[in-house]
Amino acid sequence: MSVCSLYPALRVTMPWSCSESHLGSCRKQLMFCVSRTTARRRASTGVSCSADTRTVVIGLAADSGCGKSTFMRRLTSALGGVAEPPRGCGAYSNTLVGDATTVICLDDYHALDREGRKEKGVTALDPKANNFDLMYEQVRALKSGVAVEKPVYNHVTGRLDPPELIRPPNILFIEGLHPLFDPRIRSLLDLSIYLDISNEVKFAWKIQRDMAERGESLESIKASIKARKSDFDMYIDPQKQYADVIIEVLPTRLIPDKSATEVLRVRLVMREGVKHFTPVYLFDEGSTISWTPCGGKLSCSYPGIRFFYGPDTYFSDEASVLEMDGRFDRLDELIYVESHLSNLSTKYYGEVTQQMLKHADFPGSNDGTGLFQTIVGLKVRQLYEQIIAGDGSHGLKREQLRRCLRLSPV
Ligand SMILES: Nc1ncnc2c1ncn2[C@@H]1O[C@H](COP(=O)(O)OP(=O)(O)OP(=O)(O)O)[C@@H](O)[C@H]1O
Ligand SMILES: O=C(CO)[C@H](O)[C@H](O)COP(=O)(O)O
Repeated sequence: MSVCSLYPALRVTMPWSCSESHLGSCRKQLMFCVSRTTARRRASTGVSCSADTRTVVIGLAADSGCGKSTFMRRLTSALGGVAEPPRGCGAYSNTLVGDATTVICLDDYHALDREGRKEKGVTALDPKANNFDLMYEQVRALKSGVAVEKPVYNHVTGRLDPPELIRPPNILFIEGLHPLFDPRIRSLLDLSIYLDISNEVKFAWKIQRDMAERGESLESIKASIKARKSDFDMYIDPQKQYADVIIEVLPTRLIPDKSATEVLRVRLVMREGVKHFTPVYLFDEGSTISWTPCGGKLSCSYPGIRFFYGPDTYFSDEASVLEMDGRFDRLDELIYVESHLSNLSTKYYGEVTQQMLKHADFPGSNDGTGLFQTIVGLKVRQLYEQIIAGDGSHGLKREQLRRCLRLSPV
């Protein structure tokens, strides 16, 4: 039984009873419940505190090895702060906790461990291998301001470790294979993002990581891609139809060799009419523009850089597309491109360039993947600020609750 079920008003669902090994985190959870309940009690005694705060929830979907972790590092940085695993959790936590953000990896909701999947002959991409009921319950609890005991999937052992305590952050990212799969979970998302990496690029990135960095053979990489392909097509790829923002990564069109993947063509697809998300545009909103910025202000070696902007449709919905093909020679010159883009949600002139320079060592920093991930990070910050500002009671309750929790620290 969950310790928080002692406090039904808080409605926390926990998957495990408190065994000896979970005692520490269960105790922390109990203290959290008590302090929240104290906060509620204070509400009736003059200090107005309430447990019904809300967390903004963002979903990021992509296949494995498609740059989700890299994207998350850029996002948490744009939102201010370095992300670390939660304190007190096991050595193999997949969670990143920043000042305002928490990123949870949905691999933690694998219902079948590595052995179990092998026995049943299913991949981790198959919905049968994942616990969507628990995923939904816990994301819903976090969104309504309640801490949860989340399972932890250990990628080293292939088994589930003891759960870890996750407190509701200002912004919760749920990243992984299936954040947009279950309609109940989709309904909790304030923004949904899909990273759509073409087969050629995915293959090149997998080789780069698994062969060069992890010593796997080319044959085993090919076999693993092949084994996952039909489940990817059936369960992962269709989720993009539900995304508000899609980053497509394709081979360049600037080089005649169609298999070239060292230069990328990246498209930022932004659905129209998404609440708190205004699409970025180049020069003139709604126009169709092709721009080759290479000249006195932007150094471009072969094959150069080409931008495109214009209206489009995505799964029959109206969308705007900003595209960059090619790569930057000098990142500091990105300011020239930034000055021609509008609706960037920056707080000061040059913020995109500054963010890109700050993480120049991240993969994709010299092309559209890094540029568009950075822009999406700034848009997420603005979305969060608009939600808080637009819902006065939301901001007020959160601040009140913070004060309450300070009065009775967890
Ligand atoms: N924008 C990029 N440009 C070039 N290479 C990239 C880019 N993003 C990621 N990669 C490559 O892809 C590999 C996988 O990236 P990352 O670990 O971020 O993906 P992931 O989706 O989190 O993977 P997994 O789900 O398997 O943990 C990296 O090691 C890197 O080599
Ligand atoms: O797709 C994946 C992650 O996105 C992994 O394959 C899945 O989580 C299973 O992990 P492991 O291979 O470590 O057992």
